[in-house]
Amino acid sequence: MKFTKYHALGNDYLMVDPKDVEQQPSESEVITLCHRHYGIGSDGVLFGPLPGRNGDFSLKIFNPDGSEAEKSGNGLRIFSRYLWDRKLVSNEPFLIETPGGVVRASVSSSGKSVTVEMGQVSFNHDAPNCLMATAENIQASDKAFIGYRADVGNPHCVILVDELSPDVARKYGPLIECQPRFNNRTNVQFVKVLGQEQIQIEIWERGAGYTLASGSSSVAAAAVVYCLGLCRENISVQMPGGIIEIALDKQFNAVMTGAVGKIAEGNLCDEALS
Ligand SMILES: N[C@@H](CCC[C@H](N)C(=O)O)C(=O)O
Repeated sequence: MKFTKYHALGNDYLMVDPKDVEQQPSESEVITLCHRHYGIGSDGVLFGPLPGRNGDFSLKIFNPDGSEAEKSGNGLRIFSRYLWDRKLVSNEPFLIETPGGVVRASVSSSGKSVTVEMGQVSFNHDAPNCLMATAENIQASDKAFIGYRADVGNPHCVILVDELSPDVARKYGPLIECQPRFNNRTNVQFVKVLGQEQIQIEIWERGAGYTLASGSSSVAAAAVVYCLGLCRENISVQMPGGIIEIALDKQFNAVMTGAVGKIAEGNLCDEALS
């Protein structure tokens, strides 16, 4: 199976193009592709470009556990870069349709930077247009947290902390991801506010685990701290993999800008999939 591998601040994805395969990768093929020992290794698979009904292009996003995600910020930037590399887009903005909504993207800096209008953040996974973040008590093993739901097209639970470390995300992220209060599991962000325009986050992604960066997580975390009045509307989100810039308006429409890099092109042998 032909693939192209990219990363967005260390959040790596395999692009599989419908023109190169007979059908969409199955759940077990996605699991193998993403496996870091038995496959190529990645934080997810992007399947596109597919014909768009409401956008110029349509994209499907899969997590390493084989589940389908509604949206991915880094995935959208990587997909935009892939379209740019294939000369399917220029520096003009274009539309991408995902199950989590239609976004407008534009590529700059010779493909190395992509801006995506991610749409409006809602603070309730089940009610679009909920523009008030609500605190929820979340118990995870020995620890009591206060979390805020944010829907960026995909679901997030944003937790404010004073002390941040990868271990916090690795230990408590999986326990929160699968709590029954979240209908379709959730992505989890642990957030430290560094200043009025700067936050630091550690991420536990639904279906992927600990990742070095996440675009939709950056949007969710920025929207919550802005809504709570802890930060202004332009926020730099620091993650282990690097920085994403988020700009919000008063209705919580979010614009995300960040880097993308190309890693490799190749073929996964049929033997690996058998
Ligand atoms: N890495 C992504 C998020 C990918 C999807 C996520 N794991 C989910 O299941 O919602 C990003 O950059 O947003």
